[in-house]
Amino acid sequence: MTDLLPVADALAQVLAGVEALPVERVPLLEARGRVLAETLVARRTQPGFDASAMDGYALRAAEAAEGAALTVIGESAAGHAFSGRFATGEAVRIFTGAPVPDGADAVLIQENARREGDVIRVTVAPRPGQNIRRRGLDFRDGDPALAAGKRLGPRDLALAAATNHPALPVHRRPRVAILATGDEIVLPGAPAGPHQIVASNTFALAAMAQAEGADVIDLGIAGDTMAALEAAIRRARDAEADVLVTIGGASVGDRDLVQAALTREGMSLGFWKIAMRPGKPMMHGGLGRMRILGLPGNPVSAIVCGVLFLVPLIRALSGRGDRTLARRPARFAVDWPANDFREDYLRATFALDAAAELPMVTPFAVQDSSMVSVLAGADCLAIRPPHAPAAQAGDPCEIIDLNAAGY
Ligand SMILES: Nc1nc2c(c(=O)[nH]1)N[C@H]1C(S)=C(S)[C@@H](COP(=O)(O)OP(=O)(O)OC[C@H]3O[C@@H](n4cnc5c(N)ncnc54)[C@H](O)[C@@H]3O)O[C@H]1N2
Ligand code: MOO
Repeated sequence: MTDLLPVADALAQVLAGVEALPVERVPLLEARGRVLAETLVARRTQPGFDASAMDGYALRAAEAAEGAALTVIGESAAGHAFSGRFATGEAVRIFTGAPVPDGADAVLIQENARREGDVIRVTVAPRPGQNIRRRGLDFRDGDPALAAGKRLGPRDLALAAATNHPALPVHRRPRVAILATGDEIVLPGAPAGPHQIVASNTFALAAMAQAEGADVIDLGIAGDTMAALEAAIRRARDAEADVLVTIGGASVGDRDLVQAALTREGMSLGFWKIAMRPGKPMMHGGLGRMRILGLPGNPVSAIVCGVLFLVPLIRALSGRGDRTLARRPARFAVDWPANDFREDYLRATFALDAAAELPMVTPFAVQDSSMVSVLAGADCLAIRPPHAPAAQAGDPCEIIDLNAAGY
C-alpha cells in the first residue's frame, strides 16, 4: 500500500497543463471576485494637481507666523480652481480636494485662523507643505496598479475605478459540475428511510466552488447504475463543464461504478488512490476538455479533497497566481501518535499560545471521515506528513486555517 501517490504529486498532476480560461471584459460592478487577466496600468495621475487636504486657507508658510494677517483674495473649491494671481500678503479660501493655487505652499486649517472680513489672522502657524497632497501622491499615469492573477476584492475595484478603468479584463469563471452518487443518498428535507444518507458534502463543495468564483452546475444525485451515471456524465459534457466533481462510488466495492462509467464515456485516467487520510480513493482524469475529480463519498474525505485539490484547480482555471490555501506554522497542544504512510489531515481546534503568535493545536479524539459535526467544529486541518514520528505537546506542525480561509 505504500506505493500510493504522494499528495504533492497528486496536486501537481491535477494542476499540470491547466491554463487560465479565456479573457472577457466585465464592468466594474460585475468584477468582484473575478481574476484580473492583465496587469492593470493607471490611466491617470492622482491627484492630477496639488490638492488641499483640508478646508482652510492656501498661503505661503513663510508669511503665516502666529499673529500674521493675510488678505483673502478669492476661493478655490473642488472642481472650481482659483484662477487669479497670488501675491505677497495674500491667502485664498480653499476647500478639501480643491487645487492649491500656484505660489501657495501650505494650507492653514480654518480652525487655526480667525476671520475678520476679508482678512484672516493666523492663530497657529502652518508648516511648509502642510495639508497639501502633491500631484501624483496616490499614483501616476502608467504606474502598474494591480497585478495579473489577482482576485478582485472591493479595495481593488476602488483602485481600478480611480485609475480610470470602467471595465476590466478577467478570466471566464470556471464551470464546475457536481454529481452526488449512491442509491442511499437523498436530498436534505426529502423523505428518508433509516438506511439512507442525506447528501451533505455536495453542498460544501458547491459552496467552496462558488466562494472561489466558479459557476456551479448541480447534477443532483445519480443512483448506482451505469445508465444513471453515464447520463449524468453526459449532462456535464453538454453543459460544457470545465470540471466534473463526482462524489462517492470511488472505492473498491461492487457498487463503486463511477470510474467504470467515466471510462466508458471516454475518460483517460490520471491517477486513482493517493497516500492521504482522509481521501485515499480519490481519482483524477480528463474527458475531452473536462477535468475530473472523483472524490470519495465520506463527507470529510470529499470536503478535505475539495480544499486540497478542487480549490487549487478552480484557482488555476481562473488565472489566479495563488493556488493553494496558505499553510501556517503551529504546535501540538497534546501528544499525538506516529503516522503511517498516508499524509494525515487531522480535524483540530486551536488556541493561540501565550504570546498570541502560534496556534496550539488539539486534534479531535475521533477522526472518522464520516463525521460532519467534527469537521464543522474544527478550526483547522493539522497536517501530519507520512511516517511522522509520535509528536509531543509543543512539537511543531503545520495547519490549514479553515476559518481564516472562510471554509
Ligand atoms: N475494502 C476497502 N474498502 C474501503 C477502502 C479501501 O481501501 N478498501 N477505502 C475506504 C475509504 S478510505 C473511503 S474514503 C471510502 C470511500 O468510498 P466511496 O468513495 O466508494 O464512497 P461511498 O461508499 O459511495 O460512500 C462512503 C460513505 O459516504 C456516504 N456518502 C456518499 N455520498 C455522500 C454525499 N453526497 N453526502 C453525504 N454522504 C455521502 C455514503 O453513504 C457512505 O456512508 O471507502 C472505504 N472503503
Ligand atoms: O481515505 Mo477515507 O477518506 O480515510 O475515509
